[in-house]
Amino acid sequence: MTTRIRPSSKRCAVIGGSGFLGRHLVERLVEKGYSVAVFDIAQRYEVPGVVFHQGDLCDKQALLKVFKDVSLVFHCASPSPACDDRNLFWKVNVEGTRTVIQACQEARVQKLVLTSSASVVFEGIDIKNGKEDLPYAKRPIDYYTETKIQQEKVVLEACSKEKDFLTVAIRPHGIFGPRDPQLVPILVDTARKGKMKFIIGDGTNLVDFTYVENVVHGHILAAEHLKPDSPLCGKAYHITNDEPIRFWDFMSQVLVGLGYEAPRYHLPYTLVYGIAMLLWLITFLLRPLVNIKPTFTPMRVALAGTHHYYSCSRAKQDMGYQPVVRLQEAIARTVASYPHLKRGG
Ligand SMILES: NC(=O)C1=CN([C@@H]2O[C@H](COP(=O)(O)OP(=O)(O)OC[C@H]3O[C@@H](n4cnc5c(N)ncnc54)[C@H](OP(=O)(O)O)[C@@H]3O)[C@@H](O)[C@H]2O)C=CC1
Ligand SMILES: CC(C)=CCC[C@@H](C)[C@H]1CC[C@H]2C3=C(CC[C@]12C)[C@@]1(C)CCC(=O)C[C@@H]1CC3
Repeated sequence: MTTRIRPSSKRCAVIGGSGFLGRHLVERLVEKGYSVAVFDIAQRYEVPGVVFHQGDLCDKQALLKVFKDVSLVFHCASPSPACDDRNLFWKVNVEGTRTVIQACQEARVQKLVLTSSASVVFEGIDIKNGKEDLPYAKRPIDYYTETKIQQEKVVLEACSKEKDFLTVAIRPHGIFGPRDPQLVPILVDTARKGKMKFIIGDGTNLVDFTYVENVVHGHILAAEHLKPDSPLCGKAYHITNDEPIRFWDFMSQVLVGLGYEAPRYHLPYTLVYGIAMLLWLITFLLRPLVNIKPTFTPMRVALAGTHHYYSCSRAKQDMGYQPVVRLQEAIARTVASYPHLKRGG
């Protein structure tokens, strides 16, 4: 009989470790003394002591090689929401995540921490201080959200104390910070095209924007508190900055910080949402001929024009979560990290 010696609880793998969140997570884990392996479709940086494995998470054999001496896996890989490719989302987020679970179980990994999304409950209708017991969106607005729902279900259902395999899902919202390839770059690109003049709706809608270091902190706390007798097993946790802000105030602060004008003129929400739906339909019909990616998608308009902020009291209670960087400091650090996106820069 062969006895398998348990790998140290500080040996972990980060799937998606080359991405925005993944890289911040890797850097923090290294600072905290973890031994880290990165698994990603691309390698984009180097960190002393971190081993990179390039591969597709749909490939179980490739995962098994990485998981050999690992007790903890963070799964924060996903195709970008902007690609709007339904087949790719299903293949990676749903089928690929099933493969990750199988590989974890075969390699006797003990813990899996999934990066889910608070948007799994968002249908384009106001959410104020939403708790984790809200039902999943019955009519998700886009393919990305549809597959993030299935992904979270698959991971949470796999949690089994009998199999010595514990899972937890972290649901961040509106992650921002240095090196984010989405939020600030999209905003600046829109401003440079002269399209950031308008506020959708009355501009009072409150939203969570979460600094990346707080999201990382939530992931590591979850991993460290995930034990057979803890309440975290098989549960989802909102991780936010716990400081909801008006969507348009946040946008304006970032824009003004980078030297652009804040939006001023109001447009009715339903009108813009209707136009975004029409645009989406046209681009969908034209897709066999030409692949256009509109700036104004129904999901983006819904995010810009409704309330969507979430309670993280469950994370506070079960894992002692508190944001480590406050919102104003986070915005200042983020603005300072994009000198190349400054007006005239
Ligand atoms: N950013 C946000 O505001 C939010 C993000 N999330 C979730 O957080 C996670 C991380 O997001 P974020 O850091 O912003 O995203 P990124 O796109 O920056 O990072 C994801 C990484 O996963 C890689 N990847 C994609 N497909 C595969 C694959 N098949 N096999 C291996 N690696 C793959 C990507 O490579 P490539 O770039 O080449 O595709 C990328 O390096 C995602 O699960 C996302 O759904 C949740 C809520 C909010
Ligand atoms: C809170 C949250 C979940 C944010 C997610 C990040 C992105 C979805 C946003 C970052 C920049 C935003 C943005 C718009 C929509 C939402 C974002 C892409 C607009 C396209 C909304 C319509 C406009 O008037 C222009 C905006 C540019 C920036």
